[in-house]
Amino acid sequence: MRLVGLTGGIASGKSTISNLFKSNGVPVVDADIVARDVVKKGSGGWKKVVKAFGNDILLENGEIDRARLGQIVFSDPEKRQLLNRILAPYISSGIFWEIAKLWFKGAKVIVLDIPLLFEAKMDRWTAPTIVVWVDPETQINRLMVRDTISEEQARNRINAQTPLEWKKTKADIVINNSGTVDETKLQFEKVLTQISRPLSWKEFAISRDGLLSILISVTVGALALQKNLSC
Ligand SMILES: CC(C)(COP(=O)(O)OP(=O)(O)OC[C@H]1O[C@@H](n2cnc3c(N)ncnc32)[C@H](O)[C@@H]1O)[C@@H](O)C(=O)NCCC(=O)NCCS
Ligand SMILES: Nc1ncnc2c1ncn2[C@@H]1O[C@H](COP(=O)(O)OP(=O)(O)OP(=O)(O)O)[C@@H](O)[C@H]1O
Repeated sequence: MRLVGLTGGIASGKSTISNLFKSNGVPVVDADIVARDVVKKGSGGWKKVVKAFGNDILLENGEIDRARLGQIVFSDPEKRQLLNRILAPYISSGIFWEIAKLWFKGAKVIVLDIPLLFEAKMDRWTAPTIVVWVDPETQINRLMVRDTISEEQARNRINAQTPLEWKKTKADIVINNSGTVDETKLQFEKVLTQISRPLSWKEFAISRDGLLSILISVTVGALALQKNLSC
């Protein structure tokens, strides 16, 4: 099994690339979706977040007001660290179970779309790691338009993240998403070819089919040995 890392900055285009992977049949684990699931009303994550941030961050229906919590944590590093500390174990185990489900289905290549891939040191498990890069001006503009937020709010969110330039230096593959969607798609096609190459022996060994092959070989070998010894 090959775990491909996909990361970048806020609004750099990770979802755009992960949608391209999905439409080409490559399964994607989306950490933002996992992060939403683990704070659903009544869950363990929800209880801890409400305990730490108070009832003010709740909507009338009891769900977390994400816009409100976002305003708090993206303008205060200590509160952001607190939220990260609370949610990190829930998000990691959520990601693990998503990978496990895909492994059982026999997936050979899985893309992990994780905004905090490097920060959480999950890049240890991914090869190659793709960084979706965008130039700073385009990033601010796209973020303001998509989330209908002010320039100041957009800057707060971007400054709350590890610099995209640093992430770029850690990448095996960089997709420059500053141009048109068609220009990005051209780069994506090359990346798709690269990640779809045959699995190495190591990657095959940790896939479901690889593990089954090993188990069958060992069982057949043991039976053959037993038969020879008993003759
Ligand atoms: C603060 C929250 C409530 C804001 O919710 P909102 O719906 O507005 O944004 P959403 O979850 O869609 O995230 C949008 C983007 O913000 C960035 N982002 C989210 N959390 C963080 C964080 N803790 N640090 C830096 N950037 C972050 C990512 O680029 C992400 O793709 C939410 O992002 C959250 O719960 N964050 C903490 C969980 C987390 O670490 N998520 C990232 C998964 S690795
Ligand atoms: N090449 C492009 N040209 C024009 N618009 C784009 C391009 N790529 C992405 N966008 C737009 O920019 C915005 C951000 O892209 P996207 O949602 O894919 O980023 P993201 O990295 O997943 O964001 P987040 O970190 O918030 O989850 C979206 O509104 C998307 O439609």
